[in-house]
Amino acid sequence: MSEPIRVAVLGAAGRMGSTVVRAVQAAPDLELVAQVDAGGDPRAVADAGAQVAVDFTVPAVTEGNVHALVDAGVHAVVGTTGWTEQSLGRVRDRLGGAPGVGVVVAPNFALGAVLAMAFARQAARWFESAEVVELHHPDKVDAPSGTARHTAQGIAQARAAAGLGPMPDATTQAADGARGADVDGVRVHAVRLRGLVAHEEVLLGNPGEMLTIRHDSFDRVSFMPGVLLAVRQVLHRPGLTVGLEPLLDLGA
Ligand SMILES: NC(=O)C1=CN([C@@H]2O[C@H](COP(=O)(O)OP(=O)(O)OC[C@H]3O[C@@H](n4cnc5c(N)ncnc54)[C@H](OP(=O)(O)O)[C@@H]3O)[C@@H](O)[C@H]2O)C=CC1
Ligand SMILES: O=C(O)C1=N[C@H](C(=O)O)C[C@H](O)C1
Repeated sequence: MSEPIRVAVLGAAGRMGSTVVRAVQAAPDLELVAQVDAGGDPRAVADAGAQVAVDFTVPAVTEGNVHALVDAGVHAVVGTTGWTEQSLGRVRDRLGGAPGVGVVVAPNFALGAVLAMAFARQAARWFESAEVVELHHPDKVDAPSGTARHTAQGIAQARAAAGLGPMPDATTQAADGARGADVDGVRVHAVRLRGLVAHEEVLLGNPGEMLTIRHDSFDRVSFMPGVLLAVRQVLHRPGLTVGLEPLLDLGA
């Protein structure tokens, strides 16, 4: 058997980070060599000889972490949310100076969630209306979720490619937030409720019918197959990959 892949985890004490630590420790082809949390020294990642670092921290620090990893020649698998076209562009630029280094940034590593997004994108051009409802635990700091943003962007791109215009909506009077957030013309609604983990519904409507695409993560173990897949593949994917779709052969 070949040498195990040396893996570090950033945000190791968090809800996701601690789950990733256990998943890496349980995988025979991976070796956990460093764990860093808030207040820890990120240089520990390179010092420990990590080949891949997994980042599940907080939106405010993740971009800086990725730049430091790229500069150190460490591949990165990033699940933290809060990425924008601008911050992704800065990572692309940084990678220009680090040939061979790979970064995978994915808003959701649950295979079912990635498939749900792909199905929503596929269905979008056939419906007049589409809205996204995401439902999460109340300890989540960002809204709408990265997954919901990615879903809405996919729907918007599919609608634009099909030549569809704005969705029907006669609302002229609404209380603040009543119609949710506008993500590229798609309305996104965020629910925060104790007991939930991570859930999403895509509602697609036509006269006389509605298609609902729903995904539920009941436990954070649901994200682990996607995280481990990315850890194994990022070594062979130089440059920036956004979303898990290309790793699952589902297109961009
Ligand atoms: N892509 C995906 O599939 C998924 C993505 N997520 C995303 O992952 C992120 C983390 O979620 P979750 O685990 O629930 O959040 P948590 O708050 O439980 O975990 C974040 C951890 O990062 C730590 N941290 C803060 N700053 C740093 C730093 N500079 N260096 C290292 N660690 C740091 C925090 O420490 P402290 O608490 O002491 O500040 C905390 O332990 C969120 O953005 C969430 O949306 C979540 C689930 C799945
Ligand atoms: O914070 C979470 O919990 C999650 N965050 C990600 C997101 O914002 O989309 C992924 C998943 O929904 C869980």
